[in-house]
Amino acid sequence: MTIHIGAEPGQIAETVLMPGDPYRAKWAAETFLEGAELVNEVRGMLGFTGTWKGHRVTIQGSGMGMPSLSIYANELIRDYGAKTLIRIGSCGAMQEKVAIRDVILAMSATSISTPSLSFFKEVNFAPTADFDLLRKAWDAAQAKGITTHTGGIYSADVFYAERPDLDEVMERHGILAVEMEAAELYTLAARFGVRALAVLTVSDHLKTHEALPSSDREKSFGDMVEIALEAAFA
Ligand SMILES: Nc1nc2c(nc(Br)n2[C@@H]2O[C@H](CO)[C@@H](O)[C@H]2O)c(=O)[nH]1
Repeated sequence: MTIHIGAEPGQIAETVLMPGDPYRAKWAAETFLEGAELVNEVRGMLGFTGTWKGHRVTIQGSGMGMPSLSIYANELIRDYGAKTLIRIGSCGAMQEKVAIRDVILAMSATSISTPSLSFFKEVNFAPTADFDLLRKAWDAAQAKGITTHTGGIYSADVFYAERPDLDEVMERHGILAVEMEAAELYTLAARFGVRALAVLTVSDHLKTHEALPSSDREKSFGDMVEIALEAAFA
């Protein structure tokens, strides 16, 4: 076990799906995995390991924000040997062409700061998804007939933003959506030589102010889990 994950050695699979919400980890494990067992409940950040079509998979909550995700991703990679980490989450759309329920595959993740900022000093690192995972996720989403956008997203530090000028700059440069975790996940994947991808469903829209009804959230979240699993094992 580590400081923040109570799993025993070997209880975490090499492939890890990371929703922000631990209760979504529970739902996804119960819905998609065979033989799912609870392997972490430290601080209520639930993690489960089971199999999907014979492949071992762990679904571990990351919490909200890059500092939280950074703790779990570091320990999953460094202490448990995770090799593929796929964030399955939701985001706020920043472009008119992106609609509620669409899926976004984050090719890159821009940020103002990340937990790695002090590490890089003057280097302006470009956090980027693993191309093979991205390509396979795209294929899986197309096969499901889901409207999918691939491009840059913005990983923010705050949900209640006070900088509308930032949104304008991001939108002007084609940023598709905002969330709060992917940039650090991609940075850690590059640092430790593992694969990472963020598959996001659009649950709110910063331009139209629409929001995904809670009744629809489960269906769209399920599509994301399937896209992530197919990308990981295709
Ligand atoms: N900053 C930000 N985060 C968002 C937004 N919409 C969503 Br869903 N999120 C994500 O949802 C959580 C906040 O509700 C965070 O973990 C973010 O990744 C948004 O409009 N802004």
